[in-house]
Amino acid sequence: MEIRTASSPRDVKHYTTDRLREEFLIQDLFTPGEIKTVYSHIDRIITGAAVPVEPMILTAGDEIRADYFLQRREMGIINIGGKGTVTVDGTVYELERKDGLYIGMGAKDIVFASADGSNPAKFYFNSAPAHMTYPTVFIKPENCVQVELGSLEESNHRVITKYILPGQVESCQLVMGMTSLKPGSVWNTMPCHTHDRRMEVYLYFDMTDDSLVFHYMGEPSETRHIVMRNEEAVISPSWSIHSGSGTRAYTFIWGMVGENQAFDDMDGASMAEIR
Ligand SMILES: O=C(O)C(=O)C[C@H](O)C(=O)CO
Ligand SMILES: [Zn+2]
Repeated sequence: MEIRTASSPRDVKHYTTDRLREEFLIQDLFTPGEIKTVYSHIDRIITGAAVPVEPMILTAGDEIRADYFLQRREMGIINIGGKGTVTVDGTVYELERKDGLYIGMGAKDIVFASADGSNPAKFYFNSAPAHMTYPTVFIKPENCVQVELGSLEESNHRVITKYILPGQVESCQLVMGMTSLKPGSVWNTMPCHTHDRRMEVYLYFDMTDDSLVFHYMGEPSETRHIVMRNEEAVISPSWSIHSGSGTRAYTFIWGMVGENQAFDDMDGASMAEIR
C-alpha cells in the first residue's frame, strides 16, 4: 500500500509540476492480476483497484494494522471493466460494468473475480474509516438518484449518478457516485467549489488513449492543473477546487469522505475569484 501524506495549500502553491503529480495524481491503478491501494492521510481514505485474472483476496496489509481490511472500515466499489463478481463473506455479487457495491464495516472475506480473465473486471474502490456496520448493498446505476447539470452551450452538460449517499445507500461517511459528460461537453464541476468539510478523489475513465483531461486543483485564487489520462485518479484536499476540462467527453467517479455527507454542502467559488 502506498502512503500519501496531507499537504498545506501554503506549500502546494510552490510545487513544481512533478511534485504536484507526485502528491496528488494516482497512476497505474489498474494492473491485471493485482490489487493496488493508495492510503491518503487526508481523512484516511484508501483509493484502490482490483483487476482479477484469477480470483483475488483483499488483504489488510501492514499499514492499517487490522486483522482484515474492513475490520474498522467501509468500502464502495464500482466496476469499470468486464463482468465480474465480488464475494463478501460467501455472498456473491455479480457486477456488470458500472454496477456498484457498498460493503459495511466488519465484512471479513472479500474476493474479486472476473467472468472472463481475458476481459477482466476493473473494480475501483474507495474505503474510509467507519464506526458502525451498515448493510452491504448491491447498486444498479439505473436505480440511483440522477441529476442532470449544465448545458452544451456552457460545454458542461453532464449527468451525476449518486451511488452511495444518505437515504439511498447508508454509510458512515463515504459518499460516492459517477458523472458522465454528454458528447460535446468537456467541463466538469465548473462553476467550481471547495468543501472544507469533505475531501474528494476523482477517477477519470472512458477516455480514448489520445485524449486528456486537465484537472484543476488548488485554492480558488491559486489554481494549478494536473494533466490526466484514462483510468487515473487524483486526490483533492478539502481546501482545493476539483474541476476538469477534457479534450473530449469522459466519465469520472467521485468519492468523498469527511465531516458530513451533504452532497450540496459546497462553498461555491465565483468566476470573479478564480485565478
Ligand atoms: O460534475 C460535477 O459537478 C460533479 O461530479 C461534482 C462532484 O461530484 C463534486 O465535486 C461533489 O462535491
Ligand atoms: Zn466537490
